[in-house]
Amino acid sequence: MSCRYTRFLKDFLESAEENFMLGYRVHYFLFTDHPEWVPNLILGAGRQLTKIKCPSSARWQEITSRRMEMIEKLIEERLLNEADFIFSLDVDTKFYGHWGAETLGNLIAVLHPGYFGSPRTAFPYERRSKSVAFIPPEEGDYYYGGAVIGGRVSSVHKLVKTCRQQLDADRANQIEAAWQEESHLNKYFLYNKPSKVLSPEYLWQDFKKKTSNMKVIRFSQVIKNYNEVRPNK
Ligand SMILES: CC(=O)N[C@H]1[C@@H](OP(=O)(O)OP(=O)(O)OC[C@H]2O[C@@H](n3ccc(=O)[nH]c3=O)[C@H](O)[C@@H]2O)O[C@H](CO)[C@H](O)[C@@H]1O
Ligand SMILES: [Mn+2]
Repeated sequence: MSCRYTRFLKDFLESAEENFMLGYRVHYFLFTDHPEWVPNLILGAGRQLTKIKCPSSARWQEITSRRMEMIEKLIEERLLNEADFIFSLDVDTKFYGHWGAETLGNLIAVLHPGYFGSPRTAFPYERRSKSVAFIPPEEGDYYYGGAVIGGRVSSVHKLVKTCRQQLDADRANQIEAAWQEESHLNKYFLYNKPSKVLSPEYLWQDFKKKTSNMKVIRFSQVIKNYNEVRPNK
């Protein structure tokens, strides 16, 4: 997370403390270029937070993409021995409802709230064959959101490592996929099917009106002014 995204942290953490994995041991790892800006919160019993300093970047595309290698490293250095499950979550978000053990599984994806119910031809997959994230028009199951990735630590390790390698290959070829790491994630899920697909209850967007088939919104992207929070267009 870059400095101007720290404004989202307080609501994210406070709402996670009320809704996310209550009754389990939870260790938050926060990647930030400004650890000193992370608010001090008192966490519930069995819950802890570790800040990890990461480099700043002048491009938001780079900041969001680099999460794959940061998670890869974190898993290799610590989590393989420390944790059973991991979730990677966007920080510009808020929990509004219960998120518990029903979300656990080997490999977890979530339907992107903007594209569920849309035909495959409308999915914003990478369509240029020069990118490793390329998906041909007749392929693809769903369009998954990049804001939530989860599962068993070893399965997520395989995912983030593969996506990091794909991002490196694209970088060497001077191509950036349409939706950065989200495009590579969608490519990964084409060949490595998630064992559980969460509904958009688990990844909504505050600006979207709740649709009648949505019983409860549990986690949602808050409204943000892109020009204000991102370092570039
Ligand atoms: C609903 C959903 O799945 N949204 C995806 C989407 O839009 P979003 O508009 O949600 O992207 P975003 O701006 O939230 O960026 C993703 C994350 O990267 C970090 N960040 C990003 C920019 C920046 O200047 N500083 C910073 O710290 C931050 O942790 C943020 O939560 O596209 C992104 C990739 O393009 C990610 O795949 C998001 O998960
Ligand atoms: Mn986001």
